Formats: sequence, structure tokens, C-alpha cells
Amino acid sequence: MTSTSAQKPSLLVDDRFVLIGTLALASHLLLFRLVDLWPEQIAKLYVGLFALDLTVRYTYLHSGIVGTLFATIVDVVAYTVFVLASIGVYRLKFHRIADIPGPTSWALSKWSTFGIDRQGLRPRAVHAAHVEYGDVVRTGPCEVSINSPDAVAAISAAKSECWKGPWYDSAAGGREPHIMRSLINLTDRTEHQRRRKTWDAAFSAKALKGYEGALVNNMEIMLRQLAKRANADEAMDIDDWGMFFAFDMISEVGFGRNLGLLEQGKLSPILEQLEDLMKFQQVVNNRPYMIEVTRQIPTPKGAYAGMVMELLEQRDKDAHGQKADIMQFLYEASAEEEGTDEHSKTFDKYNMRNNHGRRAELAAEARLIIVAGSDTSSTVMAMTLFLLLQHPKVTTQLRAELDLVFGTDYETVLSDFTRLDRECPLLNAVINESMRLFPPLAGGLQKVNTRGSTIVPLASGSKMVVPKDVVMTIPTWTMQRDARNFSPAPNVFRPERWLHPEREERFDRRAFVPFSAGATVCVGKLLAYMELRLVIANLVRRFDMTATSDFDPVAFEDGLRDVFVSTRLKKLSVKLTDRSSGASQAAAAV
Ligand code: HEM
Repeated sequence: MTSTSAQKPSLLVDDRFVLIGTLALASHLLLFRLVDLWPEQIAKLYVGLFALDLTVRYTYLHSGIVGTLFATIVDVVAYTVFVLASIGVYRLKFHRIADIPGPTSWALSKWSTFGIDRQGLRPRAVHAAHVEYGDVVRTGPCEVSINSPDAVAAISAAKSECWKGPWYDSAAGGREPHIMRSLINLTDRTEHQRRRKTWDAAFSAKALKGYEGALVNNMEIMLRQLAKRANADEAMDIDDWGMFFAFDMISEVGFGRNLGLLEQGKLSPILEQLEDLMKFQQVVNNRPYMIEVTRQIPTPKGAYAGMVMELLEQRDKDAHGQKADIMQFLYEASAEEEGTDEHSKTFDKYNMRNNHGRRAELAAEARLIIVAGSDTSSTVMAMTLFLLLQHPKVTTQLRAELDLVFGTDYETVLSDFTRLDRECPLLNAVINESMRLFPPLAGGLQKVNTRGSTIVPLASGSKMVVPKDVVMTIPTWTMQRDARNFSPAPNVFRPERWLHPEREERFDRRAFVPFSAGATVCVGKLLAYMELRLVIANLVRRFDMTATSDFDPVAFEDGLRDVFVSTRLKKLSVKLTDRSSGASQAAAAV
């Protein structure tokens, strides 16, 4: 049609917003609802829409370039508003999980929990929602949190159809197939099975025996350093020392050489930045598509990768092919696998040959060793010491147990891992009770069934059907403090509940999942227990610990934050007194 102003098509003029509204509704129902579009695709779609609108307007309405441009902007804004309105109404009224209770703003958009994630308060916010709405809460437009020990097996067991959710794509750095992932981020189940076999070998009983020397070595350095500070009557943040130990230990067990943090008494700048990055990362990972934007921003991840590469290279030089460390197992399994059909298939599928194949895979695993094995353990150390500070009676009982098993020469380093495990029930109870109250990964881990719906048993005894593609989490913090699972006094530190569970009002071991469960259960669980027993037993036996006068336990506990792994805003400020005879003699000589 040629154009005079009288002949302008009415659809573009009078019925303009009807047309845009219809288009918006259609694109929501036929596109946005069905395809998970990430920013790059949305940007392309918008560029296309903008160009189309501009061309049609310019061709048919001839209102001049400025007028056309302005009208197109109005069209695109109106389109966006209509799409958002359609999405909002759909999410609240027609979505497959619209009938699941929860805060309305959470159902509307994951952006409503942005502030909660930024402050690291997700586990507590989800906990409050469970208190208000019950065992099943809608925590996002397409997400539910299910507080039920029976649900653990349904969504985590090896046979379950559920697998890692979209959180892990973001943690990996994107969802493109060529992105090299470490074990924890593998959203492809077959690939995970292949790599998990290797990791399992690195944590077998025999392998763990081989790591004992590294653990004891770092324990000796820690005790020496702390004794020095105790003798100088220095106040310290004992949480920091747990962190130095955890990093040094895992790098020595992983790569045969520690990072020297215990010797230096401080974190390296790269590790400090990495800790800060975790806070930012948690906000992104809960909105996985953001990774496409944020990965353009330079982060300390590159420096961290460089640090790990250096550790690897140094290790390879020192090792001459053989070393009793985690990397040795990963190298051996990788070498054995090379050339097999299984290996070739997965490498081709992920285009790994173009990504330096085997070396890149091993480097990704190497980076995971340090990340997975540091903050997790140091959190348990900090929270256990904090709880013992608040419960001097338990500390006394624990010392009595250790005296009975190991004698009273406090100068010696306890290093018999078998006896710490089998003959020290209270020590183990203290550690478990600490992880029950303060699980390092408190927020729950995403699982999703992309093949169909999942039947999930609830705590009430009924069952719910969770539709396909709905992301599920089990709220670890909430479940481990639920009176139906642990009674009496579920919020109180009572290690004795672990000594005689059969005498407890309620004790449901299935509800204790600090290491997760099933096919993705923490591969380092036994190593973590070895480390925790060693550190807690040695510190409790060797030192009296008192909080400094400015330490506020309530503020410390309130300052616990979740950045996937827990972190603390406040210092655990203490002074130590050395209980060993060496220290008494030194004091007497003065
Ligand atoms: C108290 C200390 C620890 C706690 C509470 C803990 C907790 C967890 C949890 C909850 C998971 C499951 C994560 C998920 O499904 O996304 C996990 C996975 C993992 N952990 Fe630990 N962890 C601890 C120590 C360690 C240590 C010392 C290592 C040694 C390197 C380690 C290595 C791993 C690895 C490699 C995975 C991935 C497993 C997989 O996806 O198959 N963890 N951990």
C-alpha cells in the first residue's frame, strides 16, 4: 500500500498496542515459556525486533527518522511491559507450581531475592519461609524447597532421575559445551560417572592412609605457630588459623606441597580475593544467565587458575612421576583411560580435543581440589571452636575423653587417626553436632529432573509430584534443625544426642546431610573427618581458649553468611594458653 497519512494502516496506528500486546502474549507463550533464553539470545531477539519495527514503521508510516525512532522505542518498551505482565500473571496463576505456597515476590521473579543473596542470608530466608508456609515452599518462579528427610533419596540417590540444576552451569562459567568443567559442575551425568570413578580412587582407604603424613605435618606447624602466639599472650582470630590449615593441608594432600600460609600467618592476596569473589558468585549462580554478562568482567579467577597451574607444574617437577597425592590418582586414571572408546567419546562430545583435552580437564579438577577442600572444612573448625567456647562443660568432657585415650603429655601431637575415629565418640559427636547446627553448605543444592516429573515423599507421609524442569532443593539448615528430626532442643548444641541416638525423642540420621547424599555426595567426606578430628582434638588438648573481652557471641553467630559455602563477617577473637609441660616449664623459668 502506498502511504498518505489518511491511508496509514490502522494496525500500526490506532490498534498499535493491541497488536503489540498480542505479539507479546504470543511470544511469551510460544517462546519465553518454552525456551530458556539467556542474555545473548535475548539481546539478539531484541535487535531483530527493533530492526523489524523500525523498518515497518519507516516503510509504511513515513514519519521521519526521529519520529520513527521514537515510536519504535515506545513499541519495544510497550512490548517488554506486556511480556513482563504476561509472565507475571502466568507465574502467579497458571504455572505448573502456581499452587505451591510461598512469598508472592519469589514466585514472580528470582530478582526479588537478590538482596537476600547479596547479604548471604538465603538459608535463613528459606527457613523463615518454611516456618510460615510449611514443608514445601515455592522459592522461585520454577523452584521449590522441600523440607523432608524422605525427599533426600528421591532427588539425590544414584537411581534418581534428578540431577544437578542450572546453578552448576553458572558455577562452571556458562552452559556452552566447550567450557571445561570440574567434577562438581558436571551437568552431564555420564561424564560425571566417568570422572567420579577417578576421584573415588583418590579417596580410597589406601589413598587416605597415604595422606596422613601431610595432615600431621600441617598440624605440627599450626601447633608451633599457635604456641608461639599463646606464649606472647597475643589475641588472634582462630578462624583465620583454621583457614590457613585447611588451605595448606588440601594443597599438600592435593599437590604434595603446602601453600605456606601457616608459616606466614596470613592468606595470600589471590586467596583473599577468591574469598571475596565467592560472595559475588553466589548472587550470579542463583540467576545463572547472568554469567554471560559477568564473565566479561575480569575477576581473580584467572589469577587463581594461574596459581594452581604453578602448583601443578612445581609438583610435576618435584614428583618425577610418583607422589602420594590426589593429583597422582587423577593422572594415573587419566593415563589409563586415554585411548579407550569411553574416553574418546566423551572428549569428542565436549570438543575437548580443541581445548587441550586431558591437560585442561586435569587443571579444572586441580582448581576444584583447593576450592572444595578449604572453606568447607575451615567453617566446621570455626563453628566447632565457637560452640566449645560457649560450652565449657563439653570442652572439659572432651578433654577427659582425650586424656583417657592418649594420656596427658600435651606436648605430643595426636596423630593416630584410627583411634581418633574409633575411640573418641564424644569428639565425633561434637563435630557432627557442629555440622548439624552449622552445615557449611547450608542453603541446599539444586536438583532437577529434565526428563519427567518426580514423585517426592513428604515429611507428612503424603507424596507430591514435582513437574519436569522444576528445580528442587532440600533446605539443609532447616531440615537439620527440625524438631521432627532432632529432639529435644533442636536448636541447642547437645553432642550427647549422637552418643545414644536410641534414647533421643527424635533422631533421624537421614536428615543429617552436611555432605549431601547419593551420587554427588562429597567425595572428600572421609578426608574432612580425618582433618576435623585431628585439628579439634589437638587444639582442645593443647590450649585453653578464652574469648577476648570484645567478642560478642550473638554478633558472631548473626554474622554467619552463606556464599554457597558459609563465611563469617565477625572475627572469632581469642587468646590461647598453652597447657603443655614445655610451656609450664618455660613460664616457671621466667
Ligand atoms: C567439612 C568439610 C566438607 C563439607 C561439609 C563438604 C560438603 C560437600 C557437599 C555438600 C558436596 C555436594 C555438592 C553438590 O552436590 O553440589 C560436596 C561435593 C564435593 N566435595 Fe566436599 N565437603 C567437605 C570437604 C571436602 C574436602 C576436604 C574435599 C577434598 C578435595 C572435598 C571435595 C569435594 C568434591 C570434589 C565434591 C564434588 C563431588 C561430586 O560432584 O561428585 N570436599 N562437598
